[in-house]
Amino acid sequence: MTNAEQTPPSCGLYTLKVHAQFCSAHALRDYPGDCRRIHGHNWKVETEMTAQVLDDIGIAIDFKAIKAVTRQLADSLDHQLLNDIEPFDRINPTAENLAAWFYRQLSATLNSTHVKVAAVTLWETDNACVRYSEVAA
Ligand SMILES: Nc1nc2c(c(=O)[nH]1)N=C([C@H](O)[C@H](O)COP(=O)(O)OP(=O)(O)OP(=O)(O)O)CN2
Ligand SMILES: [Zn+2]
Repeated sequence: MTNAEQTPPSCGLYTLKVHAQFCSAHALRDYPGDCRRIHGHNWKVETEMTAQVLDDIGIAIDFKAIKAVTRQLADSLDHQLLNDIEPFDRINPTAENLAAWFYRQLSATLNSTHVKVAAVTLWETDNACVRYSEVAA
């Protein structure tokens, strides 16, 4: 029996989350304080994807697929001075701008008819994060 046959239709929403980490430095241009000087963070990124439909084995999208793309993007920033690399050589490498960059890159690769990137949360420190989405919360 397939998952679709076992599970009655519902309007339930599945939210899948994966995490990745990277270490990089940044300097906030025009910041009125010490964060305008180069300093580093151990960043953490969380990708959230939502789906209402599961496949025959009860999966919305394989966690491995979400992790692979999230890790690939995180790796591209790892051990970099963010101000040196595109697009953060033009836009300030704030947590907000990084979260939106991850969201758009992930969406371009992972979105499909039934599964979409819903939000990206980027932790700059253990105590401060930004959650970015382009859909109503
Ligand atoms: N909205 C934002 N505010 C700040 C950002 C940001 O990206 N978006 N970034 C910074 C700096 O990058 C800074 O490194 C972070 O500072 P803070 O969170 O204050 O971290 P501290 O470890 O210095 O924490 P304290 O509690 O102030 O000791 C600043 N703001
Ligand atoms: Zn910082």
